[in-house]
Amino acid sequence: MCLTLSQVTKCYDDHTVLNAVGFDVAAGERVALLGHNGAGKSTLMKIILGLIPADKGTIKVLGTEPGSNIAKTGTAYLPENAAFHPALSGYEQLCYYLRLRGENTNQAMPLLERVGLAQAAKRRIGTYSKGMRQRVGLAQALIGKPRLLILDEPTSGLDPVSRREFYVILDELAAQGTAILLSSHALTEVEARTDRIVILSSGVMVANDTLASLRRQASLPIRLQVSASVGKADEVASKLSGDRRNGVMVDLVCRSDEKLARLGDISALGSLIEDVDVIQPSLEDIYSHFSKGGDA
Ligand SMILES: Nc1ncnc2c1ncn2[C@@H]1O[C@H](COP(=O)(O)OP(=O)(O)OP(=O)(O)O)[C@@H](O)[C@H]1O
Repeated sequence: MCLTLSQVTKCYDDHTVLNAVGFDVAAGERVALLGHNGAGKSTLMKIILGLIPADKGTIKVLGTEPGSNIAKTGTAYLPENAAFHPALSGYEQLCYYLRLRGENTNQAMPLLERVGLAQAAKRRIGTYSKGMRQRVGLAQALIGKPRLLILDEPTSGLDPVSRREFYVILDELAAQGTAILLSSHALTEVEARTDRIVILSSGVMVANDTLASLRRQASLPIRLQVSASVGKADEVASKLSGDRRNGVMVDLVCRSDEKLARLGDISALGSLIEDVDVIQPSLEDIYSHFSKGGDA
């Protein structure tokens, strides 16, 4: 395991902001840390990075204590709004970080190429877009080939193309064995791009599993969206006991284990039906279920 947390608890004055939180991140695994504002995500990251101590619990980063030399050398962190010197070029900024880490500056261009900034390497960072600045941050985080990458809302403020490109780089890193823990409020993007989801709610871990498994545990209703043939929506709605949504659409809601039987009912209506779509609960539905106290 690259990261192991057990019973991690942190209080500020008499306020418990993390309460017995425990989960692991294995090599090559991409774990999303979700939670409302103030849920404790950044506090947990600061503890993992060794910036603040936990009050209770065990934290192992690359098998050692947070803040140890092994942990610091093998872990990289990208804060939400990484700040860089606007007068420096991307290349100069990266050379500066490489020198700070005691690394050879000849790695600067390969790292900038890795994050797609080779063309803009000699331009001042002050002229970069937000997406480009995030890439500088990612290049900085990749110095020394980290085994654990901690990313605090890394894609906030990025456009959809930049987000997708950012995740492609993360996928490559994970494929090479880097463990990734990233916090996000963008549920739909982590839905497709992470292996496991941890949800914090007021400092308590309320879920820790794959999306498929959380979906099963939540057993939220599935929606079947039926398109009726022209002029047949009322008849279809009545025969299926569904809700007519407009001139042609009829909505049915059922449990997961009823889905096949309901699809059979729909198909039995033959030419009355044009089409049917099965709408699974989204990560937002699942997130909301667990955040409101559904069983983890
Ligand atoms: N230094 C501090 N002193 C007192 N309370 C703090 C301190 N740092 C954080 N908190 C409190 O701890 C709780 C968790 O904060 P944290 O920043 O970890 O949440 P978060 O999940 O990262 O939120 P966001 O999504 O808004 O970034 C909040 O109630 C916050 O006010």
